[in-house]
Amino acid sequence: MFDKKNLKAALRLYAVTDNAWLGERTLASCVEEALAGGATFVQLRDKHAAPDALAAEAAELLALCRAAGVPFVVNDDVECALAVGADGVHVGQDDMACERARALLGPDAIVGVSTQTVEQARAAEAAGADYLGVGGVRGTATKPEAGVLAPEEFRAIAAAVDIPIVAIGGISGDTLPLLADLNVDGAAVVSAIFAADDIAAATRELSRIMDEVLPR
Ligand SMILES: Cc1ncc(COP(=O)(O)OP(=O)(O)O)c(N)n1
Ligand SMILES: Cc1nc(C(=O)O)sc1CCOP(=O)(O)O
Ligand SMILES: [Mg+2]
Repeated sequence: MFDKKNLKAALRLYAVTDNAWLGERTLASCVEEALAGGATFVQLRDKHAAPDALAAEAAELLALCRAAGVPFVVNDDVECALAVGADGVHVGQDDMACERARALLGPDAIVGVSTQTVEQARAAEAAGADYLGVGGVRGTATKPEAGVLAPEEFRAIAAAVDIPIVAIGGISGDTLPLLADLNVDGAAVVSAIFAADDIAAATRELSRIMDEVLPR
């Protein structure tokens, strides 16, 4: 299990998987490339997999992340996270409640919660969330229905809680510099990593830009 005292640093470059961009590649090879390029956190996000297939993907990615010393969480599916022994889950406002996920997974697991408002952020922290996913930074074809927050909204959420925050939505090399003014701790990225032909190089470049935007 990942040691949560290192969580804030681990959220820096958070890779969220997307099978839409696999082409001839396997999910495992794509995640291996992201890890080689410097991804510091991995979330398995597969909204279409049947439970058995999701568990198989999760077991494979967990092994890769363990070998790299990087935390691994499952999107939405707490049962899957429990079954494979993942480091935790990421749940949104329409998913299993944070309290219930925490009760099922225990105190050592990572529970991340998506929030778009100060009220939701405070509620998630009180319910035992370890970090917040806040977005979007920009609109994104990966999740067209996701809203976009103003910089003041990010800053208000950051000021309202003591847990770390990862920004999400429309983050690429071009938009990553926007994070400098948002008071967040990291960037969660889907397409700018997994849609790349060279995932390792794309991740490395995001990591390089991140070092300029949010110096360690
Ligand atoms: C790090 C991170 N932040 C936000 C989300 C979005 O979660 P949610 O609102 O539950 O939407 P889906 O991802 O389930 O479509 C996330 N996955 N990761
Ligand atoms: C999964 C998800 N959640 C979002 C939110 O705003 O809560 S945006 C998003 C998708 C982010 O994809 P990309 O990095 O390709 O823009
Ligand atoms: Mg969800």
